[in-house]
Formats: sequence, structure tokens, C-alpha cells
Amino acid sequence: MTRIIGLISGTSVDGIDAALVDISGTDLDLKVELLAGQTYPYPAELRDSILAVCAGKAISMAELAALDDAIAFSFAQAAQNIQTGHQPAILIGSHGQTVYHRPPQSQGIGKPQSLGYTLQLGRGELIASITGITTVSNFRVADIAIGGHGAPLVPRVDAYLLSHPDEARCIQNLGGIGNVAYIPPRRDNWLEKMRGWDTGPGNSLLDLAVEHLTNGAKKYDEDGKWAATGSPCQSLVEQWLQQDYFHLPPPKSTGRELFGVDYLNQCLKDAGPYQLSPADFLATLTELTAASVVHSYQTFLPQMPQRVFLCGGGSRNLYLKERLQSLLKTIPVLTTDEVGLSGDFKEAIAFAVLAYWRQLDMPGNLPSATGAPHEVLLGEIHPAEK
Ligand SMILES: Nc1ncnc2c1ncn2[C@@H]1O[C@H](COP(=O)(O)OP(=O)(O)OP(=O)(O)O)[C@@H](O)[C@H]1O
Ligand SMILES: CC(=O)N[C@H]1[C@@H]2OC[C@@H](O2)[C@@H](O)[C@@H]1O[C@H](C)C(=O)O
Repeated sequence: MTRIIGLISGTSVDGIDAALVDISGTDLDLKVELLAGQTYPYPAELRDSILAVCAGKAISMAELAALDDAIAFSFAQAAQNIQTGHQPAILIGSHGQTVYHRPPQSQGIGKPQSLGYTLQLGRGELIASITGITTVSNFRVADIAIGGHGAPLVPRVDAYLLSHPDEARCIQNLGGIGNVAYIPPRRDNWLEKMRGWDTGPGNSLLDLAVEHLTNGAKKYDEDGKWAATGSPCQSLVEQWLQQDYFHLPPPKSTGRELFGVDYLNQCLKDAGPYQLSPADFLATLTELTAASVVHSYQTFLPQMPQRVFLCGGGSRNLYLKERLQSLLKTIPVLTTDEVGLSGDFKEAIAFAVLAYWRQLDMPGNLPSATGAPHEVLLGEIHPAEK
């Protein structure tokens, strides 16, 4: 049994998710016990700076260094807080904060036309130094260096924690960005038959729209209550579904660079002639989110899953969940919590597992999800000083 802390702040930039876990086994016998999970919100000023950089604001190298410091300090503090009252962890897996992601141009698995680039701030060496705990960080760059997208990385962890002997499953994360892990029944060479990709917007457009419609008073639509009072405009959904990203075959990844402020502004412009109420506009964005997920399953999966398990903050948006269920018809839509894995902390747990695999010299990427030509060790190890 190894005690590990997993840390991530995702594309919603709402705060640092920290998970304290005990891990045993390695792959099919992998077991994770969540001892504590907590989200530590960023100080408002830090969040605003991160969002501005994500939206393309130019900053100086000095500002970049200060941002990296601030994020690393916040991550280190989250690690210290999460283990209060517990036996200390011996390892930290820290994803950091993505501030830029450029997917590679590719023509399928192992066929990159141009390399991707990704930048996560909150350097691991500083987290190791502050906490005194060996820290693995910078997980995405090794996959990108061999031509992969460096994302999504969670599918390999999903495979070992959520596969089923007889059932094809989709694990659908609805964070700022949505991503899916398709897990076929656990037979023959099931791992090679897995698929994974970023489906497009999760909550990013919805959150930006709520902020816009309330002049910043609200950051998200709690439980999807506001959107649920509106009706989606189908013609707009059809129009928006024509967007290139939704038709790009996997492997594929994306971020706030595409589904961010400029994208929302274009949606607002497109919606102008329809004179939608705020609730109708939110319902229409929700429908786009749900339809883009289901459309991608219908288009790119070898077969539809037997059950879909949601995770990430969007799984709490009951209207979005209802729309997914309606579009998926008879395929039950559940949450990963219903099969014993916290949907709120699954990503943080995954980075604890990825750090654990890195220490064991086990690969962390799933080439069919990232598009890399082969498996590779993920993450850089920063040993704590003795
Ligand atoms: N009760 C709720 N009702 C509706 N939406 C919610 C609720 N709780 C959380 N959310 C949504 O979930 C978002 C946060 O989700 P999550 O923390 O999974 O994203 P993330 O990890 O930052 O993103 P990613 O997975 O893309 O990296 C919030 O910004 C909000 O939009
Ligand atoms: C570059 C980056 O940070 N990508 C995130 C983002 O947030 C969701 C989706 O886009 C996913 O591909 C990825 O995160 C999760 C943790 C992953 O790698 O599986």
C-alpha cells in the first residue's frame, strides 16, 4: 500500500482538487482508496490571472515566473492541507494548471504532421521542496514529444478502475472540457480496443455564458436550474454542430484556446437573430454540449456503450444529465460514484495513480487515446531532499 497525493486544477480553473489515496496493485489488480478529497479554491486574483492567460493575454517572462510561483505555492499548500490528520503521503502526483494547449496536427495514431505543445504551470520541484515529498509533475510532455496529444491521460486509469468483464462502458468527464474513455468488455486485447478523446465543451461555454449573462455575479448555473427553464434552439444546435472539431476523427484534444471566450462571443452573435431569452440561450449551449458528446459516440465508437458513467462538475448539472439521457435513449446514464469512484476527485486520483506508475517505471499513456505511436513513461520525478 502506497499513500499518495494527487493534485490538479482543470480547465474550469475553479480551484485545486486534492486527493489523498492509498494505492495497491498495479493494473488489473489496481486498487485505490480515497482517504480525503477536497477542492481548494484559488484566491480570486490568481484565478483571474490564470483565466486571462488562458484567454490569450500576453504577459512578460517575469509575470510568467510569478504566476508559476503562485500556482506551485497553492498546490504545495493544498498537498499539506489534504494530509492534515492523516499519516503523511510518500509521493505527490501534480498535474499543475494548464495555461496553453496546442494539439498536434495528425492523421491518426502515430502519424503526426506537426508536434503539439502543452504548458502546465506550478513546477513540481518547488512543490517537492516546500512539502518535503517527492513530486512527479509535467505528465503530458513525454507523450507530446513522440507525436501524441498528451491528452486525455485519465483513460488508462479509467481502464483499470472502471472496466467490466462483460459490459462496454463510456466514462464521460464533464469538466471545463469534456472527454471520454470508451472501455470495451474486459476480454481478449480489450486495452488495445479502448478509445479516448476530448469531446469538446463540458462546462466552459456554459460557465462563460452565465458569467456574461449575470455581469459576473454568477460563475455557473447551479444544477442547471436556469437552463432547465429554457428551450434549446435546434437550428442553432445544428449549425454549431457543423464546427470542424466535432467532425475531426480521434485521437483529438482541445482546450479553452478553442472553446473559450471568443467561441462564446461567436455563439452570442449567431444567437442574435433568434432573440433567445437568457434561459433559452443556456439551454441551447447545454444541448450543444450534450449533442456533441452523443454525436461523437455515434460517429467514432466501434459500438455504442451499454452504460455511460459521468464524472466531473458537469455531472451535477441535472439538466445537462437529463439531455444526455434523452439523446442516449435506452443507454443508462449514471455517475462514477454509483460504481464507487468519486466523480469529483477522479482526475486528482488519476494523477496520484500516474505518479505511482511513474515510480514503478510503468507507462501512463494509452496510445489509442493520445495518438502517440507507443506507450511511454509519463512525468518528471523531483525527489524530496532528505
Ligand atoms: N452543482 C452544479 N451544477 C452545475 N454545474 C456544476 C455544479 N458543480 C460544478 N459544476 C460545474 O463543474 C465545473 C467544474 O468541473 P470540474 O472541476 O470537473 O472541471 P475541471 O476539472 O476544472 O475541468 P477539466 O476536467 O476540463 O480539466 C464548474 O465550473 C461548473 O460549471
Ligand atoms: C491539456 C489539458 O490540460 N487537457 C485536459 C482538459 O480537461 C479535460 C480534457 O481537456 C482532458 O483531455 C485533459 O485533462 C484530463 C485530466 C486528462 O488528461 O485526461
